[in-house]
Amino acid sequence: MSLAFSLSGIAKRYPHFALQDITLDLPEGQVMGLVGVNGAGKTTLLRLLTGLAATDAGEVTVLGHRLPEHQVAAKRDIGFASEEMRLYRGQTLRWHMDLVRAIYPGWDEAYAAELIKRFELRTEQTLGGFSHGQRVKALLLLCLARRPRLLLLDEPTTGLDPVARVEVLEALADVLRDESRSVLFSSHNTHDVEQLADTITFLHKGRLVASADKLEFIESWRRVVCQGVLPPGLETWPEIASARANGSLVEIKARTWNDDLPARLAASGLQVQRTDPMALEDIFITAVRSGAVA
Ligand SMILES: Nc1ncnc2c1ncn2[C@@H]1O[C@H](COP(=O)(O)OP(=O)(O)OP(=O)(O)O)[C@@H](O)[C@H]1O
Repeated sequence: MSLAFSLSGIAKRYPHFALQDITLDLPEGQVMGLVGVNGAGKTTLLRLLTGLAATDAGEVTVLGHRLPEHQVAAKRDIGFASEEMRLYRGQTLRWHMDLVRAIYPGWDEAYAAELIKRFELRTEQTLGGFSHGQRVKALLLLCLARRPRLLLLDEPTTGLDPVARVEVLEALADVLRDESRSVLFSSHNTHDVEQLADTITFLHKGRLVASADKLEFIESWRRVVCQGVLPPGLETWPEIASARANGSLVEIKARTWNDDLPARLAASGLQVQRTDPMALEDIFITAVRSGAVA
């Protein structure tokens, strides 16, 4: 299995923040959603993969190329879309498209035309006059039409109105149908991640909290409602992320649900009344609060 990227033992330190112990792989053709709150380190991680920032420790390999030594080769096949990327306010979208096409031989003009139509962008308008949503779409267009093998998207849907958000998500879903393309996209929005990703990675305070196949991951978490008295020490069970009592009801969030858990809970005096699947958002909040580290 070839890897779109591989991070091994990564550390990146800033004066008030450190990304630490990051070991993470993305197999080619997979879509990974990187979820974290403000300041979790998502952008820093993406910048390490693009070679825009250098690691303090660990190894970064992108599409088979080691960084920083083989950065030039790696960058040819990476498409990075981030708010921080410079668009020239005084130049038109057409000017930007011509610039990118001149640099990247993979530029697909027919696909660019399709995206212009879908996003309802005007190629002769200068970017200074674009709304925020139009700028995000223009950036995505410039990135997607290059047909890069690895797409790195930093919060592609943040700040978009609901209609623009759906348009961007649909465009991404189309891109993702091409199974040779690999994508890492960061988001605060667990709904977007749940919709698009094959693999979910949670990052919190610079550390990996979890990284797993989306379906298996969601399947492994359960909200369990029990009747009885909260037994002391329940939170220390490895499969239990949180437990709290409300009168005679006890709500448990289990990170690794298994069939013998009800019997073990019964042995500690709790009667399981129901078990429910959990939404990714609830899983994320519970995982972050319980401080589980992958
Ligand atoms: N060049 C830098 N110099 C100093 N500190 C930095 C630098 N880049 C990032 N940081 C710090 O690293 C931390 C993580 O920032 P980062 O932008 O990676 O988080 P994020 O998860 O992308 O957040 P957000 O969702 O708000 O964009 C922040 O505390 C930020 O201030």
